[in-house]
Amino acid sequence: MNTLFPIFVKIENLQTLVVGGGYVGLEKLTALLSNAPAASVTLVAPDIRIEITELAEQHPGVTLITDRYKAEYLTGKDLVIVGTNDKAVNRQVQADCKTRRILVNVADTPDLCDFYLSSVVKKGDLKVAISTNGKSPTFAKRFREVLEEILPDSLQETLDNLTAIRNKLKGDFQEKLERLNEITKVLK
Ligand SMILES: C[C@@]1(CC(=O)O)c2cc3[nH]c(cc4nc(cc5[nH]c(cc(n2)[C@H]1CCC(=O)O)[C@@](C)(CC(=O)O)[C@@H]5CCC(=O)O)C(CC(=O)O)=C4CCC(=O)O)c(CCC(=O)O)c3CC(=O)O
Ligand SMILES: NC(=O)C1=CN([C@@H]2O[C@H](COP(=O)(O)OP(=O)(O)OC[C@H]3O[C@@H](n4cnc5c(N)ncnc54)[C@H](O)[C@@H]3O)[C@@H](O)[C@H]2O)C=CC1
Repeated sequence: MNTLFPIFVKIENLQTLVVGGGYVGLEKLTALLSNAPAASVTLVAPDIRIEITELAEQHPGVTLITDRYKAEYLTGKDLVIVGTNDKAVNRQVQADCKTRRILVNVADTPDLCDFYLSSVVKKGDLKVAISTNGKSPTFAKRFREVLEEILPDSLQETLDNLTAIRNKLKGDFQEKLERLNEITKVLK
């Protein structure tokens, strides 16, 4: 059974820590910033890839710390993503997060994750998050590509029109609901 509960997090409202500055650190930082360029993200690692340094230069919310992980870096953090090449370090970060009730993702160990990152389809304001329950991230990526291909660019116009109608509709909640369901019947 897939018991993952999907939520859309306002990541700009949180303090995020990424531990590890290799390919995985870069992938996860890119995922965060492509959704929320202004997100506050601290990344700590003794070796930090040049692409990460370049990303940090373009994103004032990103702070880089060239150091080995220490528990003190968890202070004030809400969300942690760890992807070092040292399993013992990953395990330690996870344990430290659990003690502090901080949500943690250990990129290469699904069993240690409180949450997974998803493949993300974006068309204007529409965002579709895809997960395979950890079974095949590559399938998630491919399915994202399929959805990106089939969703029309005109979708944003549809959303804008529906917002305008939604804001204009008078009446109580039930009446608005019925009217919006009626108008959007064609989408079924
Ligand atoms: C559980 C999860 C935890 C998490 O990372 O959050 C996880 C775990 C692991 N990934 C691994 C490998 C790869 N991951 C990708 C890609 C992505 N991985 C992502 C998410 C997730 N990956 C979470 C589950 C998501 C779900 O529920 O479906 C995506 C969707 C989002 C993102 O990372 O931002 C992003 C696609 C973004 C996009 O393009 O849309 C590719 C392909 C590629 O990069 O092209 C490969 C190589 C091919 C392969 O192995 O499949 C390994 C083996 C590591 C090893 O062998 O050492 C593990 C560990 C394990 O499974 O044990
Ligand atoms: N979930 C995923 O999407 C994937 C996970 N992986 C796994 O993730 C791990 C990391 O992979 P890469 O990023 O490619 O490795 P990498 O070798 O490119 O980078 C490792 C990073 O960990 C940092 N690091 C090492 N010790 C540290 C410490 N004590 N504190 C803080 N940072 C520390 C290094 O400085 C470096 O920045 C590997 O074990 C790999 O098997 C690999 C591919 C995909």
